[in-house]
Amino acid sequence: MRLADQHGRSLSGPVCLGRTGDNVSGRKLMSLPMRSPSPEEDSASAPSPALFVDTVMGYQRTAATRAAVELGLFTAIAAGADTAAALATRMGVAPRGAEILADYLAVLGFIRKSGGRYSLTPSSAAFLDSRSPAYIGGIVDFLASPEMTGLLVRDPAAFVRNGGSVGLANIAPDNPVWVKFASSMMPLMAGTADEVAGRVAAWPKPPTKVLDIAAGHGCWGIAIAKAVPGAEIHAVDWRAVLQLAERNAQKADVAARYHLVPGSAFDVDWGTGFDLVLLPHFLHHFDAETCAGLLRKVRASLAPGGQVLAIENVVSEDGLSPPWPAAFSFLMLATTPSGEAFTAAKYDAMARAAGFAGVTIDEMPPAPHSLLTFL
Ligand SMILES: Nc1ncnc2c1ncn2[C@@H]1O[C@H](CSCC[C@H]([NH3+])C(=O)O)[C@@H](O)[C@H]1O
Repeated sequence: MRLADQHGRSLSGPVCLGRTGDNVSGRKLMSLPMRSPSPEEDSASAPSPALFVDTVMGYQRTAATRAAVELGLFTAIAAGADTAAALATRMGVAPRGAEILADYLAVLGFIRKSGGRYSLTPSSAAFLDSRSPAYIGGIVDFLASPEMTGLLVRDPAAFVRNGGSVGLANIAPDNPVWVKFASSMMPLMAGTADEVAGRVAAWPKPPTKVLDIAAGHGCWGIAIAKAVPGAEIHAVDWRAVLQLAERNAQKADVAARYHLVPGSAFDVDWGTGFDLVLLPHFLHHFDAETCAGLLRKVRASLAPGGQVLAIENVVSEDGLSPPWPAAFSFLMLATTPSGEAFTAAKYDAMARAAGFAGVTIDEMPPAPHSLLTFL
């Protein structure tokens, strides 16, 4: 058996994992990996510990990216602070902290370092410089929050053993974590929301009464309010979350047509006569039977000819692709009692159980989520 590093090269060199001088089955040295092997590199003839070690330490990446965003490191580099000393001054941190963080981010590929000077990669310039219109750095406030990391990392065997979160976790009523979601995650959705709103505005008869279930930041309904003059949006979510959606509606100048329906989607009376009901990123928090029950309620509140659209991570039958939706089920396992990224067949079955004729699914590249149209 040949041992290889993360590039598939035979191992040699002075960096050791385990006791120096270990000689188990001829194993002497195992290089410390900084990159996972690709599936092609990870062949049976060259086993490597790289993927495991790298993944066990995934929390280190979470920490570095969160620190970098919180301290404005990417924005500082974009603004010309391109040495460790300049970064330290600009961010107001210890020079040692700035240098070690920046170097690690260079190792991870977020920035480049040459001749002691740092620069942004094209992706970091587009998405992590807070002055960029495509800035998404703020998503760390939700995705890397203590609430989310705690649910995942505190006792992972417990939620696996349990087949779902221990307790209601993220679906607990009025869970404040959703305020963090609403205040930070909109940039990841805005592009697809505009795309969907454009399609809806082009319908022969665009909707005038729209229900946005689990509106969060509100960007899906707000995009429709902007694209369809005269459309009235009714947004359902927890009261504290809706305050943020309302503020976003004010910023978008559509607040007069934006109505709040605070409470649980399962209990609240949201009225009837909707030309369009939106369910963006909501169904995956619950089991199929609960989703079917909610869809029955949705169907009963439609105006004649009313449409239902959902945005969802749809996973292949074998549960393995595309990568983001497939990984998403594990997030739901940790953070909800029974949610998952469903397959197209499961969405179709829950639609039929609710009285629809089925569902069509359109991918929305480059976004990882799909548009579901209930028939
Ligand atoms: N029972 C519930 N009733 C209404 N909203 C809920 C309920 N449970 C969770 N939520 C909300 O569901 C949302 C899930 S995140 C999705 C938000 C938004 N639609 C988007 O696509 O980005 C959060 O805003 C939660 O506050």
